[in-house]
Amino acid sequence: MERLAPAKVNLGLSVRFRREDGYHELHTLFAPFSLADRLVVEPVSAGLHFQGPYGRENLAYRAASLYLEAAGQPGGVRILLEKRIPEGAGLGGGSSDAAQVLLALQALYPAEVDLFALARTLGADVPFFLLGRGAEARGVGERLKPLALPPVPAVVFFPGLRVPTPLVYRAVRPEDFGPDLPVEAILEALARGEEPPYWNSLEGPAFRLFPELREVRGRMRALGLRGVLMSGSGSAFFGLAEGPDHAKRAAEALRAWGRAWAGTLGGGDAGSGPA
Ligand SMILES: C[C@](O)(CO)[C@H](O)COP(=O)(O)OP(=O)(O)OC[C@H]1O[C@@H](n2ccc(N)nc2=O)[C@H](O)[C@@H]1O
Ligand SMILES: Nc1ncnc2c1ncn2[C@@H]1O[C@H](COP(=O)(O)OP(=O)(O)OP(=O)(O)O)[C@@H](O)[C@H]1O
Repeated sequence: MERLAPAKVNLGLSVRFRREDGYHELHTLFAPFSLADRLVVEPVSAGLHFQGPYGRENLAYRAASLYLEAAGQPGGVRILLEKRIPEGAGLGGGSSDAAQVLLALQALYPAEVDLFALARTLGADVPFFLLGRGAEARGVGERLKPLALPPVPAVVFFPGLRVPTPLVYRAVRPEDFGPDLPVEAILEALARGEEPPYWNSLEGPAFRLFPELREVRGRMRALGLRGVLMSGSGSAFFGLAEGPDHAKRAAEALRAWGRAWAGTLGGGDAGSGPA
């Protein structure tokens, strides 16, 4: 069984406050983006055979191990993971891989297993990737409300700096906290091709840690991209294009500074599922 594990971007991310458990309470809009990792998941008689980076530390491996244990070891599995989404980019690649492994194993070995509970233990972004569509999220990202997002041509740019998520959260200060995002106004602006009134509270801490990231927005805006924002904890940024051709031209120009992808965010065809 072949499956695609799409990247995500955060169409706005507001850190509301710091919780007692050290995590940060968020209000964010998740959108799938058409850049995707490729997975092959096949049943075998026994054992967990994994081919891909990070070995047993890989979130995809850990997801498989958790599911098989929760399902009572119904059989074995062979997983092949081809990475295309850069790591440490704020694009949720590892989380998406993990979600696709959970979905694939549930299809291969159906069992009374709470996938959302397993997903939450793997990472804050994993539950979203089980949904396979846009979502409004609260909590640490596990309280999800599906969202109808228009398909928007967009560019994702990765300047090549790998940012560990915990480092950015540790650098958050109270002045970075924000109110709830204006969800309706953001959706209307997206549908009209206007600049959405969103922000990312993690830009402040990420820019303090890595000042070179301050230059990225200007570069992307100069190419005519709108609504340019850092995704998650960075260092990838995304920007909205006027159409697929504009997205391709802008991505091409951005490749002078890093990696860039033209694609679609939101919509129905950027979601997860069999390839
Ligand atoms: C930046 C985002 O990608 C936005 O969608 C997520 O908030 C991060 O999701 P993730 O990478 O799945 O995060 P996890 O692997 O669960 O957490 C990594 C670390 O980030 C910090 N963390 C994460 C999420 C959150 N809401 N508050 C936090 O303070 C915690 O120190 C945690 O130990
Ligand atoms: N399948 C995987 N793909 C990518 N990274 C993985 C995977 N499994 C474990 N990791 C570890 O997680 C780190 C980054 O994870 P990921 O690709 O989710 O990026 P991210 O920037 O943390 O995304 P986000 O902040 O949006 O969750 C890697 O550096 C690696 O150590």
